[in-house]
Amino acid sequence: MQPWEDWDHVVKIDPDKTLLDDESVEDVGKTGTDAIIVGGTMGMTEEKMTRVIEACSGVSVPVFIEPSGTGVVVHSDVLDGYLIPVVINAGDISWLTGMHKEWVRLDDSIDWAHTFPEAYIVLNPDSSVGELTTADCDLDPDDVAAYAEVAEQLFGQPIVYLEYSGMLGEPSFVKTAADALDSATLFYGGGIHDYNSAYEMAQYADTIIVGDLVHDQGIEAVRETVRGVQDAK
Ligand SMILES: CC(C)=CCC/C(C)=C/CC/C(C)=C/CC/C(C)=C/COP(=O)(O)OP(=O)(O)O
Ligand SMILES: O=P(O)(O)OC[C@@H](O)CO
Ligand SMILES: [Mg+2]
Repeated sequence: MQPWEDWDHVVKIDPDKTLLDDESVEDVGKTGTDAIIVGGTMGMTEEKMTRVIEACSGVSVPVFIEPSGTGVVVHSDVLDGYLIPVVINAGDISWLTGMHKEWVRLDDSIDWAHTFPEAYIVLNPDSSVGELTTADCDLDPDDVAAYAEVAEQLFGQPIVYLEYSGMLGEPSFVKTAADALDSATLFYGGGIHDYNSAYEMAQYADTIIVGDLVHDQGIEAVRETVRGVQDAK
């Protein structure tokens, strides 16, 4: 069994953002979430990544890094593994293989046994990740389902990630993508901000990713989303 297969809820911590003043990553790990992912699109540096990963040393749930590029792949004993995005609806092929080729060329410490790809389908054109990768977000549910199936069946991806970063997506898109998958795990992320939004998306997605909320509202708000996810499961 792969680690993410029993994750219902994950918090993504952006090293370019801060937690609330009186909250720590250890507190985030105690919200009932199943794992912490460290990553973001804009303003990533090796130094910021390292700072957050080191702060995770006492965290009780698994900690994974999700690098946004070659220069920010930190190797640390604190990490349980590496989640490497491939953006299957990117406008530029470098987000599919080019950056990955460069990373493998330059990094001679890759721990392949703990390194896993995630097939991103980026659906918010105005998000940093949408702009950066010039993703084709003009998709209807059938397109999204077909991309999900291509990712799983043709490219052998173990994780398909519907990424609405910064906005709440369309539940019907999530349901159609879920129906198209056989055994790949469906991650949903974007705009989860309370019990109801978490409950709604967790009816269809296997794993709900909560990002900005932990930085903007803190751990009590995150706990509400954990409750929503748990009630939907
Ligand atoms: C080759 C290596 C090591 C990595 C691949 C790098 C790739 C393909 C990255 C493309 C997608 C990407 C930038 C993923 C980062 C994770 C992510 C989507 C974070 C969410 O970012 P946003 O929420 O859009 O950005 P901000 O919150 O930083 O504005
Ligand atoms: O920040 P939010 O909108 O919660 O999105 C979470 C995550 O999918 C971002 O990669
Ligand atoms: Mg974000």
